[in-house]
Amino acid sequence: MTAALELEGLRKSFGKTEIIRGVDLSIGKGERHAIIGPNGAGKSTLFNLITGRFPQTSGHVRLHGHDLAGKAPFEINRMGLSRSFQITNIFPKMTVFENVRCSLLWSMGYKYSFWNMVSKSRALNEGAEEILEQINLTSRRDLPAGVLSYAEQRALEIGITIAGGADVIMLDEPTAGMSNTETDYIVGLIEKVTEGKTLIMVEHDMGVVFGLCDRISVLVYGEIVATGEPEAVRADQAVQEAYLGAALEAEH
Ligand SMILES: Nc1ncnc2c1ncn2[C@@H]1O[C@H](COP(=O)(O)OP(=O)(O)OP(=O)(O)O)[C@@H](O)[C@H]1O
Repeated sequence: MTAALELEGLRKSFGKTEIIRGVDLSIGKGERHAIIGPNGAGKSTLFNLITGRFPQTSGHVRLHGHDLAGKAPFEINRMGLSRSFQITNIFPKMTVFENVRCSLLWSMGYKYSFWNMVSKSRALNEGAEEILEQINLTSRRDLPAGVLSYAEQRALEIGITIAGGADVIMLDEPTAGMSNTETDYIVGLIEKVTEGKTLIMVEHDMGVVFGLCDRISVLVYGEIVATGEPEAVRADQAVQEAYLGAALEAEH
């Protein structure tokens, strides 16, 4: 079966510094996969290579078997891959509903100048309402997005990420800066909205990673030092030494 996402010999240098140093990884359809690793390991860079934000120095990224070389981020998005960012990426003055509708519109390939023409489109509105339901923000639909709580804004961002119907969802630190209660809330939401989809997430909270993901890859200094099911990764000696021991200790 073709993998949802496949990385082969992926490398990225900035100037003379090699940041991603030969990554091979295959993520299956419907898998929930976490990429963990210490600060500066190259996790965000890897995300940026996969989503077409940075061109790779060498190697391949394949989405459902199609090589993404030379594709712009919006083209990759239309091929079914959608990402969120570490920093919340919403339009604060637009309403919650408009934020979702706007991302739906974009994913359908309309230009923003057609906004008024299609604003009455029933399918579009119904689609946006459905997403608001899924992210539990129906009661907030007419508020400017900027007045939502931090956790609600992150939920909205997840809604925007899934709005186009992408089947590969990439989330960059979705629970960063959250309390335990907020984290539980967002994890439940991620579980719900990614049901049946492929999820790839960068996450520092080990509780989230071990609870949510089918497999984990540990990136250290631009290389994957281990990939496997949570318990195998947790027990891996190299991972303990390189990263996890310190991260788990830090949690206690
Ligand atoms: N555009 C760039 N130009 C030069 N160096 C960069 C660029 N982007 C990232 N780097 C460097 O690449 C390295 C990896 O950064 P990256 O942000 O990918 O790590 P990370 O694992 O996501 O870290 P964190 O967990 O802190 O977010 C860092 O040393 C960073 O300074």
